[in-house]
Amino acid sequence: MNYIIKNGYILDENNKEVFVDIRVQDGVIKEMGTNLEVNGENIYEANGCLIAPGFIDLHIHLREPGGEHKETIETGTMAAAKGGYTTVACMPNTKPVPDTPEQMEWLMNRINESGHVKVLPYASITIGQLGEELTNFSGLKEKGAFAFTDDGVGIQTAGMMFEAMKRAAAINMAVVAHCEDNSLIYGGAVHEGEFSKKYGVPGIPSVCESVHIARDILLAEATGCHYHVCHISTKESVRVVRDAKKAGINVTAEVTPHHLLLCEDDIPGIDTNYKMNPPLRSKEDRDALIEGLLDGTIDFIATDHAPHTSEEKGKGMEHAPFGIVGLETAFPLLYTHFVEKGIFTLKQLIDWLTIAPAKAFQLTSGKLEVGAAADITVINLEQKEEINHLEFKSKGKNTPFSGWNCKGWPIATFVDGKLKWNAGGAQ
Ligand SMILES: NC(=O)N[C@@H](CC(=O)O)C(=O)O
Ligand SMILES: [Zn+2]
Ligand SMILES: [Zn+2]
Repeated sequence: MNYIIKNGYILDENNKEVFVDIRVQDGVIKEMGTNLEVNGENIYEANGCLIAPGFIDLHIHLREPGGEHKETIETGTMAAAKGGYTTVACMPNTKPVPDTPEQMEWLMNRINESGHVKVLPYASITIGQLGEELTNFSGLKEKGAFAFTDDGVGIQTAGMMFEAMKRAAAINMAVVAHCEDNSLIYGGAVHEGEFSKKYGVPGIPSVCESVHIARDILLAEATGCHYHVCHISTKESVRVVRDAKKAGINVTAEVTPHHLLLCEDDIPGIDTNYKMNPPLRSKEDRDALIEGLLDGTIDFIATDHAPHTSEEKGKGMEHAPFGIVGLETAFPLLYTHFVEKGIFTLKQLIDWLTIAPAKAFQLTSGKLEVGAAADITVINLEQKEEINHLEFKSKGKNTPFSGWNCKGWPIATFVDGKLKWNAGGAQ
């Protein structure tokens, strides 16, 4: 089906509104201009809303195979479409892990069968994410692996990471790292700081993350590998990434909406919707993340959408799994708390959700231009709504943001020119 998206505006390089119609034909953007003539296309009436490139989230958990009670490719990508995302990259901490070309082929087939948006699957760095034996990198790449990561656990030895980076660099693939040194976790469930002291919950110190990043940056320098830091959370981590970039090392980093929005002071008490890995850290850490994003040390925003059932999350602060969902709340939360307050411009926020992740990983998506795939998100910046976890398309309802009032909601999402989410209204 072909569309003309009418009466919406895009943002130009200077954060200025430019009203354009967009002609979408055979999955690509065919024409952009004013008052486009309708030649039998369906009209999508954008009613003065913002038209942005489809969002890209390079860190989500879809749980399939093996965790279908938490999420499936179908439900997770529906949540993505609702949140304005047209491309997501799914983590390999599933059962089984995509650690062989056969498993990757199976996963690709499932994605093609049931994904509502584009899904880029990560392959694991080590067999079973056990940290003992490297996977077949070139075989996995051949079957469609997007990059390599053992997200959920850190790579414990420098030797394993060194070998992984050498192999990845040789085939021009990235190593994407969950940075956590097991000898520094101390059974922690939250950040080691004010909250852990007050409530007597075991804490994870900042060095648990930052020592891995420092180590890996030196390994990236030695191998030339593209090294990407997942969910960066501490001020020391930001500093070492900043220094590495200055030194010309090929490192990129992502930050989650929750680490930008919350710190340990915001945890209201024993509530597992505030338990995630890495944990919410101190206010100074949070400020350093915002500064790092603004000065380019941190490249883009990724949600780390990590669905769990309420039963699992009901096991108490020490035993509940780490993680919160994020796909359906990222844009309204960031728009309301950073753009409306003048901390980020709208252009910056959109870029960190689109062109910036695309650039970091050499994807062709992330921009609106003639000839590009018609991955498009329409956003009503005036719409005000309370976040209600019960309305999520995701199976995961685990969020600390339920009840928050937000402005700026994605209302339609086109993937390759197909309308995959439509909040209703004129069309
Ligand atoms: N972030 C989390 O708290 N949890 C993730 C794992 C991960 O991203 O490390 C999960 O798989 O649940
Ligand atoms: Zn992780
Ligand atoms: Zn993750």
